Amino acid sequence: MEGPRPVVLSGPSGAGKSTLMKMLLRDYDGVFGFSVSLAQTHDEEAMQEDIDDGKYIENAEFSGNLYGTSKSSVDDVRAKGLICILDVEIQGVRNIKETDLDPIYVSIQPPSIEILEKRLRDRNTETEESLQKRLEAARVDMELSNEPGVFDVLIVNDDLEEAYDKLQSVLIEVSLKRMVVCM
Ligand SMILES: Nc1ncnc2c1ncn2[C@@H]1O[C@H](COP(=O)(O)OP(=O)(O)OP(=O)(O)O)[C@@H](O)[C@H]1O
Repeated sequence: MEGPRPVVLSGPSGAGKSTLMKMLLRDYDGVFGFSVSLAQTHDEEAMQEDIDDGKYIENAEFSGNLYGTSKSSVDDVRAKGLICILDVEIQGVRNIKETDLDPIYVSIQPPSIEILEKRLRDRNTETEESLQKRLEAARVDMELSNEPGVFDVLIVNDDLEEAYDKLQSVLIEVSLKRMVVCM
């Protein structure tokens, strides 16, 4: 597949992925395309068939719903010459490693579980139950993400501007490598 190398952005819920992606969209026009891992609750049977046929680069079940990123959604972004950013769960990261997508793997991590909890509470989007589920998933994510070889880059989102600077540096490096290959 021609086009820029995709970027996988992962990390626990509340680590700051959406915030950082919004900053990228604000500052870079026509550089990035986003491929989100979608829940297909309306037609799970059809989705499962497509997964079995290998039409998804990653899929996962979370809270009883099937989530997945189709190959075609990434190819569409790539064909436009955009760097495709995939926002996926840690399980999805493992699935992508089994494919030939060859993205750069970036993990966004909170400074600590306590700070993550505070951010999720302040965000006001969770019930106590969903908050506890997210914190439990975050503990697993934080442990797995620190294993060697899982991610190319791990960014601790303590100070937002500093985390954003690091993310930009990584993405610029990816784009520059692409330019060298093109020359
Ligand atoms: N560095 C930071 N310092 C303080 N607050 C932050 C920082 N980064 C993000 N936040 C806040 O933390 C909350 C969670 O961030 P965000 O929604 O971007 O996380 P997320 O990883 O996209 O979560 P989800 O996977 O659930 O969508 C938001 O309210 C955001 O404003």
